[in-house]
Amino acid sequence: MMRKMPIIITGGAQRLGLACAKSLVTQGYRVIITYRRERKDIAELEAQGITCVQADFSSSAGVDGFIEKIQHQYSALGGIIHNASEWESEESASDTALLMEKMWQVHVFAPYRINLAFEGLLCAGSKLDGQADIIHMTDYVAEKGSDKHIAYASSKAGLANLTCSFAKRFAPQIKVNAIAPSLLMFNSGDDAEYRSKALNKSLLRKEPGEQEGILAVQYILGSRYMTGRTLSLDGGRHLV
Ligand SMILES: NC(=O)C1=CN([C@@H]2O[C@H](COP(=O)(O)OP(=O)(O)OC[C@H]3O[C@@H](n4cnc5c(N)ncnc54)[C@H](OP(=O)(O)O)[C@@H]3O)[C@@H](O)[C@H]2O)C=CC1
Ligand SMILES: Nc1nc2c(c(=O)[nH]1)N=C([C@H](O)[C@@H](O)CO)CN2
Repeated sequence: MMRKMPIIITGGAQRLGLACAKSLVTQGYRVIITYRRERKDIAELEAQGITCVQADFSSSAGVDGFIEKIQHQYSALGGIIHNASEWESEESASDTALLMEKMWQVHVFAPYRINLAFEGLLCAGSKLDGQADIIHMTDYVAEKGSDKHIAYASSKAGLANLTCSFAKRFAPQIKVNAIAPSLLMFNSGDDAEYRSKALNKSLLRKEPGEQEGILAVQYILGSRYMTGRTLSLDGGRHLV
């Protein structure tokens, strides 16, 4: 059954979040994205029917400001996809204490505060649409760790754990699930050596692109009976 209540995608102005937003709008969903830095194509996204809300989750005030904006404008939500994320390594950080804080702020504190704040809006959406969804975009390394992205991996593990807790707290009105990709799409600065090494980490040795993430989101939104679970999009990496 098509969801009539709006679905929020955080960090939805580029890459996976944007691809999901465009796909859901094309399917007839009402979509709200958050974006952090100003972009020239925001007007174009609005013209395509995507509601764009500026939000920076790097501070508690930024998270609270976003919550207030949404609570003021909407009386019900069909879902929220916590996609906003920074992928930073210890090597790139001048201060690893600040890095850990930053990773936990965007990947755990923000989803935690937003989920608690939007419970009523999501329950109202569930009454109108028959169900509502929270999806956490985690990462393969939440389970396996990462020697180069320690703080990032730990915060994604925290987000993965929120999936279990909120699934228990919000059932049966709201489903809460996670999607854990390993490699979906490279970044423009990834050189040939890095790309080759990353591709060889999985059995299928491919860069699947945003479509793999879109399919996972579609499955979860269409499911009537999955909650507290994680869809792993990792090309068989766990068997290498
Ligand atoms: N790409 C991949 O191969 C993989 C992705 N994932 C996960 O999938 C999701 C999507 O990945 P991808 O599309 O590459 O993500 P990106 O790295 O492109 O980041 C998505 C967006 O998050 C926003 N963001 C970052 N920090 C904040 C913040 N503090 N407040 C508000 N917005 C913020 C960024 O905004 P701005 O541009 O303004 O800085 C950016 O546009 C992420 O959660 C990622 O961890 C997991 C494994 C593999
Ligand atoms: N927020 C982000 N998280 C992650 C990204 C990214 O670009 N942004 N990329 C990865 C890599 O694909 C990695 O999984 C393999 O190179 C992980 N997380």
